[in-house]
Amino acid sequence: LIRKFYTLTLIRSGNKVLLGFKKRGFGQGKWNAFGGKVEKGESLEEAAIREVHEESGIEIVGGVEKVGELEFTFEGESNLMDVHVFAAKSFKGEPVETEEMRPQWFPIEDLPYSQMWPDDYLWYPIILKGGKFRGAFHFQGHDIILSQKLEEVNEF
Ligand SMILES: CN1CCN(c2cc(NC3CC3)nc(N)n2)CC1
Repeated sequence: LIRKFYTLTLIRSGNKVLLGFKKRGFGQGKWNAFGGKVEKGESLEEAAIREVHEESGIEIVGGVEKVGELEFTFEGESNLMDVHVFAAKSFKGEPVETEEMRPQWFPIEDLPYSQMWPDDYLWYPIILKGGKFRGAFHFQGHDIILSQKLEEVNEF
């Protein structure tokens, strides 16, 4: 298995969460938080902040906090996606549509889970209540979870 690192960053303002509709590439057609690959020489936090700005125009000012770690494997495929999940401490600016993403604020009680990755409804609630988690999901294609582990953790 070839481990590749990614970031995913949640931006919350009061009772709303900022998601982006992925217009192309991996996860096209799904609503997701902002993220991408980690480039050589950058830290996970730097990568998270860069991806949020590239995909949404939002500038993270107060840094990001690590809230989760997710490992994804896919039946018959050799890649392991190691996704480091962050929450923005504070941010500035209005989200703008980019080539990658169309941003929209969603009330926490109304997240579009049916149009998000199938794992999301399992771990978003943990973040939204202020918790931290570690999970591993083994997928068949992009829609079916064959097996999963998910635990809350006290610290990273
Ligand atoms: C750069 N991206 C960030 C987001 N990411 C994923 C993956 C995911 N499930 C995995 C079955 C695909 N679930 C969420 N919510 N995000 C993949 C890599």
